Amino acid sequence: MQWRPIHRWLGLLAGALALVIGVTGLILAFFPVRDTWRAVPAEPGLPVAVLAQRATERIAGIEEIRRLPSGEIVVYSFDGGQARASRIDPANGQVLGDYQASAVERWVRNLHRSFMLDDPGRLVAAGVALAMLLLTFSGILMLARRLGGWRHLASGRIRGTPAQRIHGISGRILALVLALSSLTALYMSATTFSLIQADSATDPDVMSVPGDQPDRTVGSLPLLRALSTDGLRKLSFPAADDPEDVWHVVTDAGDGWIDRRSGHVLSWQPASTARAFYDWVYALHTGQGLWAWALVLGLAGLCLPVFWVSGFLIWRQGRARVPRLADNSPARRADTLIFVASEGGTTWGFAKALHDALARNGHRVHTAPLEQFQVTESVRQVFILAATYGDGQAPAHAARALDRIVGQKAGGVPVSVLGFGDRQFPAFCGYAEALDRALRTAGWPLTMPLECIHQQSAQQFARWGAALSEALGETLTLEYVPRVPETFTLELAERQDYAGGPAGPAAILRLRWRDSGLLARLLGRGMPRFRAGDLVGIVPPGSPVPRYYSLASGFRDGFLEICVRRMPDGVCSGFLHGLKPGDRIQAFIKPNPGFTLETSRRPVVLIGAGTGVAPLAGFIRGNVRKAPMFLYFGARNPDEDFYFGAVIRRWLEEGRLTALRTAFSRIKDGGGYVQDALRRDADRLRTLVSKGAVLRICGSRPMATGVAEALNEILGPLGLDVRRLRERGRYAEDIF
Ligand SMILES: Cc1cc2nc3c(=O)[nH]c(=O)nc-3n(C[C@H](O)[C@H](O)[C@H](O)COP(=O)(O)O)c2cc1C
Repeated sequence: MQWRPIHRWLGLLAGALALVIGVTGLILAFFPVRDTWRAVPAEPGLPVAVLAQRATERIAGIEEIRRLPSGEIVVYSFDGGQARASRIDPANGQVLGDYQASAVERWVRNLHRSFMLDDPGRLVAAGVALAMLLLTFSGILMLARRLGGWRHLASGRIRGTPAQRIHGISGRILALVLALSSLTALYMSATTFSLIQADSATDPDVMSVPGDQPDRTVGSLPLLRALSTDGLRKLSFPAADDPEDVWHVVTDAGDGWIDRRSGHVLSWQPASTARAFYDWVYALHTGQGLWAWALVLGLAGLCLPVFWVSGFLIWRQGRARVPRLADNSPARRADTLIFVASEGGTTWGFAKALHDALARNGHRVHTAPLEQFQVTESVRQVFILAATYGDGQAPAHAARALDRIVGQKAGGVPVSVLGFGDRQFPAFCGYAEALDRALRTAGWPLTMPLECIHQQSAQQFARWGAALSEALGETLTLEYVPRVPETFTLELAERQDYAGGPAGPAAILRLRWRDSGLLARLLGRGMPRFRAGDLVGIVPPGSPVPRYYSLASGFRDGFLEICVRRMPDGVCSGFLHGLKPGDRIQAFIKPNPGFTLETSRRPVVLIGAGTGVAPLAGFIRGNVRKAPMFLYFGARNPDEDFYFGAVIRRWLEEGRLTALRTAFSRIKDGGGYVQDALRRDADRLRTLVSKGAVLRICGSRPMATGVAEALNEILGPLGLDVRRLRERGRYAEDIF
C-alpha cells in the first residue's frame, strides 16, 4: 500500500478541517480543567438521600439533581414559573451560583462537533475523524519505515529539515492521543446516528402505587440512603402533579425506580456494559472528569495546526527537491527507462545527469519514481538509481517497489542498478543490493554490474559513467553538478593557525551565524541545527561544487568550527585559508547521521589523526555530562600538528575527556602511529568494548585501515571484530 500519497492528500485536505477541530478541541479541553478547579465535591460516601434532603431544604421545586464528571453538584428546579440550574455546596445544600454553559462554550462546542451545520456538519466531522485516524496510522507506518523499523519507532532519532523533525517528533508523541481522539469521535458519531446503541437497556414500565399516604421525604428513602453520591449521575424527582410518577436515580452501578409513597424499590437495572463503555469513550474524548487527560487532549489540539503547517512545508520542500526533466519521453515511447528511489532528493540529481546525457545521444528517455517500475515494449535498457535508508531499506515512497519488480516477469531488457548510500551504515547500499539480487534471481540481464556510490561522490559517478560509455559503445558525458541546498552566511570570528609540517599548514576556523528567526528556520531557510560530526558544505567562489568539512562543534555551542588543511592547489582550502576575521562565506549543513554520537552513558572511544581530530574534539566539547570518553590521537609533531591540543588538555582537566593517548610519529620516543597507541592500550580497550563502548574513527583512509587491523587483533580474544561492531552500530568512520 502506498501510504505517502494517501497521507499527503488526506493531510492537506482533511487537515484544513482538522485545524478547526484541533483549535476548538484545544479551547474545549480548558473547560473540564476549569470545572474541576471550581467544583465543590461531596464528602466521600455521602448518601444520596442526605444530599437530596439538604438540597430540598434550600431550593423549592427541585426537578433533578445531577453530579457532573468534575464532581460539581447541580440542581435543576422550577419555581414561581422560572426554571433554574444552580450549583450547590453538597455539605449544606447552599446555592453557590447559577450553572450555565457560557455562550462561547456552546458556540465552540457546536463548531467542534458539527461546524455549526447540525447533522450534515456532524457527518463531515466524522469524516475528518476517520481521516485523522488514517493520517495517524499512515504517519506512524512511514515514520517506522524511515527510522529503520518498528523497534526504532520510540527512540530512533528523527533527522531532516526543521519541518520534518517537528512533524515527526510531535507525531510520535501524540499519535496515540490523536488515534484515541479520532476513534472515540467515530464511536460517538456512530451512536449519534444510531449506528451503535450506547445503552441497550429500556426503561421498565413502573409507577407509584396510588393511595392516600403522603409522599415519603427524600431523606427517608432506603435505596437513596444506601447509595453514595460518589457514584451518582442524576436523581429525578417525581412530578408534583402526577401521583403515579416515581423517583428515578441513575448511578454508575445502575438505575433505580422508587415508589413515591411507600419508598419501595420498584425496579433496579444494573448498568449495561454498553453504557459503561460509552461513558469511558465520552470521558476519553472530552476529558470530562479527567482534568489531566483534558490537558493532554488540549496539547494534541494545539499540535494539529503545527502538524498541518509542518506537513505542508515538507510537501513543498519535497516538490522543490525533484528536478524538472525538460524532455521526459512518455513511458510507452521510451527506449530507455530510469527509475529513481530517493528520500532526500539528491539521487534525482544523478538521475537527471544520466537522463540528459542519454537524451543528448538521441535516446528517448523516461525517468520516473521506482514504484512505477514497468518495462514497456519499446524499451531497450533500464537503469535503477536507488538510495538506502533506515536499516538497509527503501526510501519511503519506494517501499513496495521491490515486490512490484519481483512480481513482474523478467524480459530480455538489461536492468542495471546504481546504489547510493553511506559506508557509515552497516547496511551500505543495502536496498540497491536487494534490488540487484532480486533482478538477477528473476533472470533480468544487465549492462552494468551493481555499483554503490558512497556519500554522493561525483567522482565515483563519473567513473561509473565512463564504464557505461564503454559498455554501450557510445560517448556519454555525465554532467552531474551537485544541487547545492539553500545556503546560509557564516562570518569568520577567529582562526588558529598551525604549521602542520610537510603536509602543509592547517587552521581551525571558528565561524558564527546571524539568527534568522523561527519562520525562516521552519521554511528550511535559516541556520539549521547541526551536531559535532555532521558536515558543513562550503561553496568556494567560482566553483559550483561544494567541499565538505567535519564539524568540531554543535549548534548549541553557538559557533561552527572546522579544521582545514591547506591542500596544494586546493580551491576551497585555499579560499578558506585566505579568510580574515569578519569575512563571510556561504555554507550549508549535510547531516552525517551514521557518525554523529547519540547521548548515552556508554563509554566512547575516539580515534583520530591529523585534522581528523576535528569531529572528535566536537564530541568531547559536547560531553557536558562527562560520560567516559577516551581519545587516541596521532600526529607528526606536537609543535606542528596537535590540533585542538590546548583545549583538549583543558577538557581532560574538566572531566569531559577521561583519558588521552597520543602518538607522534616524527619525534623520538613519540609513540609511533595511533594504531601503536591502541596496541599499547589493548587491555583497556578490551575492557571498554566489553562494557559496550562506542567507537568513532576519523582521519585518512590508510589510518582507518591501520586502526581497523589493530582493533581486530585487540578484540579477537573477545570474539569481536570491527565488522561486528559496525553491524551493531557501535563503530563508525569518517574518512577523507
Ligand atoms: C536517516 C538516514 C538513514 C540512512 N541509512 C542508510 C543506510 O542504511 N545505508 C546506506 O548505505 N546509506 C544510508 N543513508 C545514506 C543515504 O542513502 C545517502 O545519503 C543517499 O545518497 C541519499 O540519497 P537521497 O538524497 O536521494 O535520498 C542514510 C541517510 C539518512 C539521512
